[in-house]
Amino acid sequence: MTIAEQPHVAAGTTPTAGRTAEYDGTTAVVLEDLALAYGRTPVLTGVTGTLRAGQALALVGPNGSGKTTLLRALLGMVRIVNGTARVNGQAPGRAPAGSIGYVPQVADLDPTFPVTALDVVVMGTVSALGPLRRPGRRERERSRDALGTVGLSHVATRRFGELSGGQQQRVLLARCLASRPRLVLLDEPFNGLDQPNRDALLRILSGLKSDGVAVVVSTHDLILAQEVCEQVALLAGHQVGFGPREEVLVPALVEQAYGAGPEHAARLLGLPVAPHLPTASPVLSSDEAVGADPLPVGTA
Ligand SMILES: Nc1ncnc2c1ncn2[C@@H]1O[C@H](COP(=O)(O)OP(=O)(O)OP(=O)(O)O)[C@@H](O)[C@H]1O
Repeated sequence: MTIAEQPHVAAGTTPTAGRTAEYDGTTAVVLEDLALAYGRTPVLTGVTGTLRAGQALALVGPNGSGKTTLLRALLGMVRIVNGTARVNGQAPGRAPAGSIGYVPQVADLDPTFPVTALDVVVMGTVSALGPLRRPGRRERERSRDALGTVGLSHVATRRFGELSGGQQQRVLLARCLASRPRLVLLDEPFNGLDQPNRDALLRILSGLKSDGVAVVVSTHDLILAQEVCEQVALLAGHQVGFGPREEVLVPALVEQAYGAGPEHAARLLGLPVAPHLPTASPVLSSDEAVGADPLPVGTA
């Protein structure tokens, strides 16, 4: 399904048919009627929208809706079968090394590997160095800065595997920040985080945005999405909405994307759910009441 065929597309998402925006240095991601496939099977269609530098985009939708697929497509790891994508002004996969940071949903590092937190972060500087060059003082300096950004300077010399799960995730985020990317892609970064780590991550994301970094976050948490992201892409194998959060995270579109009823949609959005009123009993006249059969005991 293309965006034009969808009945409910948030305002501000009208595709600019046939036209690819010129890169002006302030636009991190531009998608136009994008369709993605694994092999021959399209799994996500009709995605059109823009993310500007210094803003965050939430990818939300039910399981299997295409959030991770879209993130991976921005890295050039998934086949584009229709439409176009520009990432920092380039086709996906063509961006200069280190200009895009990615933290996958499942840690790609064996925690039993005997390396310190700082060593892990330094790994993030390697791709931008080019072949045959090894990280030096400048890279270690940047890596210490990145650890500071995620509030973990004090664990620099601790073994990565000994850190808590939330700390490990923040170290992996620091690894992604060490190359000073202009676009950061995070797959379900809030999963399994306790409140302090969650708050810390929210602060880190705000700081990145203030520094002009663009952020794309996939999340199941629509309340968090509203808190941290100016833009939202609501997916369900196709685009249900893409635009400002207040236009996309609305009950009608959430119901549509999740195939949910109004109560479920309200809960997902953190809106008050109308209390269930007991079904009104028919009002009987006193004559009818007298003649009525008594309900058996225990009958609801
Ligand atoms: N490597 C793959 N090969 C074939 N199909 C895949 C592959 N990875 C994902 N898919 C399919 O693509 C669709 C979208 O998957 P994706 O992982 O992008 O969804 P998601 O929204 O991130 O889901 P979740 O919320 O469960 O993480 C699903 O139907 C999934 O089965």
